[in-house]
Amino acid sequence: MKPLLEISHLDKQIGTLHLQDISFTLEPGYIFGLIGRNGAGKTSLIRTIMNLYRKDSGNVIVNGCPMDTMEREAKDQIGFVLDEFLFEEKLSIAANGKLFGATYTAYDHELFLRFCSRFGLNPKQKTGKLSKGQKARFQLAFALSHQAKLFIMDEPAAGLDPLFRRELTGYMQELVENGTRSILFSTHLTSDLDQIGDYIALIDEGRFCFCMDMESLQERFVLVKGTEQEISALHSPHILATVHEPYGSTALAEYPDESLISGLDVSRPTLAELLFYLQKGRCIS
Ligand SMILES: Nc1ncnc2c1ncn2[C@@H]1O[C@H](COP(=O)(O)OP(=O)(O)OP(=O)(O)O)[C@@H](O)[C@H]1O
Repeated sequence: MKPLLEISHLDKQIGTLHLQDISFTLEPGYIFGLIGRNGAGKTSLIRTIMNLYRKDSGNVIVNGCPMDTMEREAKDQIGFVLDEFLFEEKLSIAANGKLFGATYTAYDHELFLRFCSRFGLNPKQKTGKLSKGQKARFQLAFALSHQAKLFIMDEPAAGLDPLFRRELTGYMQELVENGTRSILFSTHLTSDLDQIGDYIALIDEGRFCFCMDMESLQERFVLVKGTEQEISALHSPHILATVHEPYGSTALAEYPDESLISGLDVSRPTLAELLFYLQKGRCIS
């Protein structure tokens, strides 16, 4: 099956940030999560993929359409929810739908209004007066109204109340369910990603530390718990970090040999734990 997104050797210098040699592909039917600390380059990468920042080198291809030579066709297939509000704040929700909808081949205004109603939005309200969460809902309604194949979302759940946040993860799963659409999204909410992510990339200082499917990630890293003595005795290049706390010690190990960890308490880290221990081990800044 043709990938919905193909990124190869993407490079971009933005101020002091250098997005460096970013490559990945996203097939239809999957959710790809992008994580990383504040300032790691998530928003910059998303903006570069969408050609809001012009890349220095590399390629972005959306459902077979190269961003360089078929930008309109490529953007036609992208539904976005961004941190920065790109719509006309002086106009109403409905007027924004019509205005920006005209730039998409398959925009359906009736469908947009139905989504607005489903998300509790009044189409007559000016977008400039919307709260952060309402702006996210508006963008989502619009993204869902022009038959986009690839959904790109920059921290879509930031500023959303817990109820709608839960609904949002439900919509995201619904979107990819029939195997024809995909989602690339950035988030700090690793628990959401633990639940719905199929692929995950960790970005740090503009580079991918890893980019892999969730299953491989779970095979790659383990947490090993024991007494301070037991954990201190683990000398191996497979040990990425050790943390000693009053109530016990923990090591993060990568592809550990069975012999190294036998007899110890071994578990799979959550994403939050993985980030914590990678940082402790100075694998990420
Ligand atoms: N327009 C710009 N001009 C100059 N530097 C920029 C610009 N945009 C981004 N940067 C640089 O890129 C860095 C990364 O910013 P970016 O917004 O991509 O991070 P992020 O991972 O999305 O962070 P956060 O989680 O806080 O949203 C910034 O710290 C800044 O140095």
